Amino acid sequence: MPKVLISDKMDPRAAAIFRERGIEVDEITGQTPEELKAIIGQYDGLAIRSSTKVTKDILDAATNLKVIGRAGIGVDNVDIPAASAKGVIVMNTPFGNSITTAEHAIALMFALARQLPEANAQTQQGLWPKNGFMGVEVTGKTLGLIGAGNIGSIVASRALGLKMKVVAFDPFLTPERAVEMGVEKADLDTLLAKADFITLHTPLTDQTRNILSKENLAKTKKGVRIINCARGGLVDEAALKEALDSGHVAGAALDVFATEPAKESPLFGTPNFICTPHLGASTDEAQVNVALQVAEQLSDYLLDGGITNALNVPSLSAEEAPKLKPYMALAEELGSLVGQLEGDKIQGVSVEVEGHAAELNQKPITAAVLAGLMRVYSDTVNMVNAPFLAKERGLDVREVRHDREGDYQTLVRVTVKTEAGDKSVAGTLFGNAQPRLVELFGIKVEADLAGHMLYIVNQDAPGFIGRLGSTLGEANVNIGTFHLGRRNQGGEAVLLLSVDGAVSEEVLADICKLTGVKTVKLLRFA
Ligand SMILES: NC(=O)C1=CN([C@@H]2O[C@H](COP(=O)(O)OP(=O)(O)OC[C@H]3O[C@@H](n4cnc5c(N)ncnc54)[C@H](O)[C@@H]3O)[C@@H](O)[C@H]2O)C=CC1
Ligand SMILES: O=C(O)C(=O)COP(=O)(O)O
Repeated sequence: MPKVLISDKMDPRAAAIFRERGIEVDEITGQTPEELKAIIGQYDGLAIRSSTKVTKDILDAATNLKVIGRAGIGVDNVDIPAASAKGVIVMNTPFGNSITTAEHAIALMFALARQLPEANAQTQQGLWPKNGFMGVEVTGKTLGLIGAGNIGSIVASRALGLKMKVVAFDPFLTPERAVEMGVEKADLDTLLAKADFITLHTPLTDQTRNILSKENLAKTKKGVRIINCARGGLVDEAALKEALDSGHVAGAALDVFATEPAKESPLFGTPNFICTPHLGASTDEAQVNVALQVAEQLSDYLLDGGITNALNVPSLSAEEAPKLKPYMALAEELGSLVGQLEGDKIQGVSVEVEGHAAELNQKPITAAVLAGLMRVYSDTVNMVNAPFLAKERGLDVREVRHDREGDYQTLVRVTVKTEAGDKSVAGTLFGNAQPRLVELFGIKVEADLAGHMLYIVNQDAPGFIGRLGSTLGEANVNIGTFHLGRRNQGGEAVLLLSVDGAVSEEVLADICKLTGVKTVKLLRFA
């Protein structure tokens, strides 16, 4: 039974779903990295929010981990390259908390416009400060939207409803989408110059880090109000403090900080500064949404191989997964076969599908070929990290989908490019389920690839099979199945024999000495 750890505070419905679906679940929150490291090895899945930091160090200790599910959007607390290298899938729930976070940005905008937190505090102190809080209207004002993705576009629609004008800066926003959203697409400088309020909704990347730097803050309109409900690090906090102190920025509201938890900050206590402790996603509705989604996604993957909202592998729906499963087994066997036969000589790989296979999502098939192929180098390769490892090794990977009718109802062909030319193997599914090799380096040969197998290339000649049988018999090697193919009579022949165990180097050397033998190799399949 798979086992999942929930390591951040999550709606109890997440644990309930895991249990309902037959997954063992532990909920242990607030652990130090050392504590998490000590127990993570027991788990197949990890469900987190933003508090758990999944570093390379944690991943190195996560010897059974297959999938990380982020109940939320931002995954900057997960070392995704390290997870990918270890073959661990990283998923998020990209929409579950977007409305809630957009509403928090709007709430902070109003809180800034009317100085609500300070007015509330002073009123409750008995000061009745009726003349101390002159606010501004948002109607007719310009909202500068930095980042017009899921949350940004919800903020825009709410702001338009409030009769604001919205100017958006997002390099990936198309003019058509801007029209559809009812916003004016602008470059950053134009936005900075025009906006009365600026709200940030981008991930933290090398391009967005410090996007509101000291220099850019200086380009804003005097009296601008700034809201950040996206990620700490988008705004230069020291420069913001100066701009608030000088009065250039009339107010700022941060839900997120460069260092979290933010227990101290030069901004604390600054007039017209408001903050919340990363509450953007904290509503009942959003937390139920993300908890349900993350639990279903992790369960689908751990139980059926379905992949939804993964950030480091192509998606694979729970409906597709069972159809693709036998193909992925076939693809992995073909990859393993060429990997074991050609190994280091491989410079590129082409994966072709035809017949029924051409109707399926090809990415997982290609990933499975690469997993089989790369397993020659490491036991820990799987279809998640195989494409990364293949890239690291500089393998040129191509995918081809044929519409043509072939000899088989369904076929997967793997061709590897080597200095000696292209070499190709192909396989089909019998009864839509059973992988079967049908072609090996241009020779038609039908074989199940399983267990220990002997691969022999020889010159087709009478008596060879008898001599081979005697050599193996004398060495007490039992033959399970025997598959033979040849280019033409008297030409090159290929033999694939399944044997009941490993064959010693001495026996392989004896086979090599038989007349006509060109190549002998012991292969191992799952
Ligand atoms: N405070 C909180 O509790 C929460 C914060 N968030 C954060 O909100 C942010 C936005 O989330 P979504 O809208 O769902 O993401 P999204 O991926 O839908 O949108 C992000 C947008 O940023 C744009 N972008 C990327 N690089 C940019 C650049 N250099 N300049 C301008 N725009 C750029 C992208 O094109 C995209 O349209 C994320 O960082 C997420 O982690 C999300 C949920 C809750
Ligand atoms: O979804 C996100 O990106 C968030 O920042 C929400 O964070 P949280 O799950 O509330 O710790």
